[in-house]
Amino acid sequence: MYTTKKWIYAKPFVNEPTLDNFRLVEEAVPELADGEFMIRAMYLSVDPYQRIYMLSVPVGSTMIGGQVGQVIESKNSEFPVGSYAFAQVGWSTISVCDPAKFETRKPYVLPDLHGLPLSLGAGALGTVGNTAYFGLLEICNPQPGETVVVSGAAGAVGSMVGQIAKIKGCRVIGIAGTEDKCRWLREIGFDATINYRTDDVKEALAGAAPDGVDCYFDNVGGQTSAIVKGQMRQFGRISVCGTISMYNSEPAKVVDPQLDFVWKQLMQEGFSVHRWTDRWFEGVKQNLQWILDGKLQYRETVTEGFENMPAAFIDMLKGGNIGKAVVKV
Ligand SMILES: NC(=O)C1=CN([C@@H]2O[C@H](COP(=O)(O)OP(=O)(O)OC[C@H]3O[C@@H](n4cnc5c(N)ncnc54)[C@H](OP(=O)(O)O)[C@@H]3O)[C@@H](O)[C@H]2O)C=CC1
Ligand SMILES: C/C=C/C(C)=O
Repeated sequence: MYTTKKWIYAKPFVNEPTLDNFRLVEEAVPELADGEFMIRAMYLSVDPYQRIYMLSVPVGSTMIGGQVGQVIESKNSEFPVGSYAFAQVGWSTISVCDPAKFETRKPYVLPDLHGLPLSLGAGALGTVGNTAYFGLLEICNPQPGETVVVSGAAGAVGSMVGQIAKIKGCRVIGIAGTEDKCRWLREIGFDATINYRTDDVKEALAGAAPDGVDCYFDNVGGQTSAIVKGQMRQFGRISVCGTISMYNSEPAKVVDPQLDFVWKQLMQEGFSVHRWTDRWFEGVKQNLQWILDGKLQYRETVTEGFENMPAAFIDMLKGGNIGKAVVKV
């Protein structure tokens, strides 16, 4: 009989999460039924969506989230004991997973990562990488020579979006919240960066993209995004991935340049990466190949210790991470 540790959503989030929103519990892991497998967490993902999705989950539930772990017992031949899997089983050290219960976010055995760290299965070679791959290529359809702007650029998704746009021959401008982050983005090939906390975004963007923006990959929403949308070119495309500037507070009152949507014939589309569940491994394989070819760099901010999950989550929401925020058990 195994015992698991779990982080419980103990108190509803109001504004920025704090440690007292969470409670750590220990409990026995139930026996497996047919079709189920048991997974021991190795790397857990802390993600912005957890902040907003938990609002629709009852207090007292286990915190939601994905993890890479090892299968330690199995009554499902697709998940053999000893294999490494990704599963959306929440903030828990040992979990029972029934794949039949998932419509999207289905668990899967990780493909061969060619010696790269397993943690990438919770980031660049998983949901994050696919969000960048499909969200940029399918919605913005960036063309060589075009100008692409990405907000939240030094984060998990944003840093991959900018590099994929470079692979596609675009000029890339990243918007991020610290000088350190901006410096790193330039090191990995971004053509220009804007620090939204210290720069005048409107002026800086006009300087960096004097002819306007063809594609905008929006991770943040709010005022920054209203400014970028005001500087789009004819037939510009906007991929709305997330609105993190609003997750911890009331949305800022901003005015979208609606007239531009008509006159410049702009296209804006929101998406969930799970739209491409059927093409999941196409994205993983391509991102893996780009990493192996040295065309795509990944970075992780790793917090050690399951007991530090809430702190890692809170820190990520405040911008403490560069690249993907993960917790190593
Ligand atoms: N549509 C989809 O299917 C998916 C959407 N997403 C979305 O993608 C976005 C990025 O997620 P992910 O890459 O995992 O997270 P990140 O790794 O980018 O981490 C979050 C980052 O958000 C930035 N941030 C925090 N508060 C603000 C703010 N008020 N204004 C601007 N930036 C802020 C911080 O960077 P900084 O220092 O620059 O402020 C922080 O590092 C999120 O909006 C998320 O919800 C993610 C996965 C799937
Ligand atoms: C599937 C993830 C969605 C967001 C908004 O992060």
